[in-house]
Amino acid sequence: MSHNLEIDSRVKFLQKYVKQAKSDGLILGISGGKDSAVVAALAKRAFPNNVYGVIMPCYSLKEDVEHGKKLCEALEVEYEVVDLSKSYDTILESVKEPLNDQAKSNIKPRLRMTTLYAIAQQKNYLVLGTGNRAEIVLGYFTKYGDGGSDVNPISDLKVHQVFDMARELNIPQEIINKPPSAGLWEGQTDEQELGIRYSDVDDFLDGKEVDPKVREKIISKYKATEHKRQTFAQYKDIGPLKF
Ligand SMILES: Nc1ncnc2c1ncn2[C@@H]1O[C@H](COP(=O)(O)OP(=O)(O)OC[C@H]2O[C@@H]([n+]3cccc(C(=O)O)c3)[C@H](O)[C@@H]2O)[C@@H](O)[C@H]1O
Ligand SMILES: Nc1ncnc2c1ncn2[C@@H]1O[C@H](COP(=O)(O)OP(=O)(O)OP(=O)(O)O)[C@@H](O)[C@H]1O
Ligand SMILES: [Mg+2]
Repeated sequence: MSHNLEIDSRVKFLQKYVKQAKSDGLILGISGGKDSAVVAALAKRAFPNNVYGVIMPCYSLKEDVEHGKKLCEALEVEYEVVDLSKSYDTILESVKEPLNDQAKSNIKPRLRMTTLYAIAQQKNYLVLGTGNRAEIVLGYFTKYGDGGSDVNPISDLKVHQVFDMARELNIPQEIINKPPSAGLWEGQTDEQELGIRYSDVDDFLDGKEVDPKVREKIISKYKATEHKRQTFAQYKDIGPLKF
């Protein structure tokens, strides 16, 4: 493997950013997926005693919760489990308007964001974002849900680079083996919902040739989601997309 993933400078970036913010550490949602696993491992290197993981099932797969626990135990990251199913139900019951499936499912990441910011403020920690470059370019995240964070050390990484980093950081194999999923409904996978393969997005971002229809799809999602890319601290500013 000959990739320079700049692990040490990402760790330093987090240390510097937290210090500048006069904060005491970092908190993140642990989903049992690869992005939060990699970010947790970087945060643990940056702050061995001041990283807090929150596993927040909301009618989620038991397996994902188990993977989240396994990750925190392997990394020796302190964590708690906050079940958001009741809060989710309360919102659905309290809103007069019947909500469509998309509206319902986006409540889950927003409840996670609310929970993280509450604990973060109590602890004087900053909230970590976990979006990778492909997700950010496609706008494949919930606005003010998982998109709401203070500092993100992997926003410049393409999906294959996140997988490389996961291997480099010894993330448990069962987490690496799972197809990327937002986990908002049973059987959801990113590639299926998007109708685009991450390998094509990575190729596109590398300036390689991709099927013209796929290219159009990527550009169209990028344009339609411009509003979601609010500023957050980034290791490298990914700048405007050139095409
Ligand atoms: N032009 C515009 N200017 C300003 N604001 C605009 C807008 N168009 C929509 N909006 C606002 O944005 C809202 C729609 O955006 P949003 O609420 O994000 O909702 P939306 O983009 O419809 O859904 C989020 C997508 O991200 C996926 N996701 C979510 C969470 C995690 C992950 C993951 O990978 O783990 C993926 C999820 O599966 C879904 O496909 C609208 O309801 C409206 O309020
Ligand atoms: N059940 C959950 N508990 C806690 N945090 C969650 C949960 N589901 C999602 N999140 C948070 O939302 C982020 C966005 O989800 P996303 O699916 O993009 O990342 P991932 O699950 O870490 O990796 P992958 O893309 O491979 O599934 C996660 O990284 C995590 O911080
Ligand atoms: Mg996931």
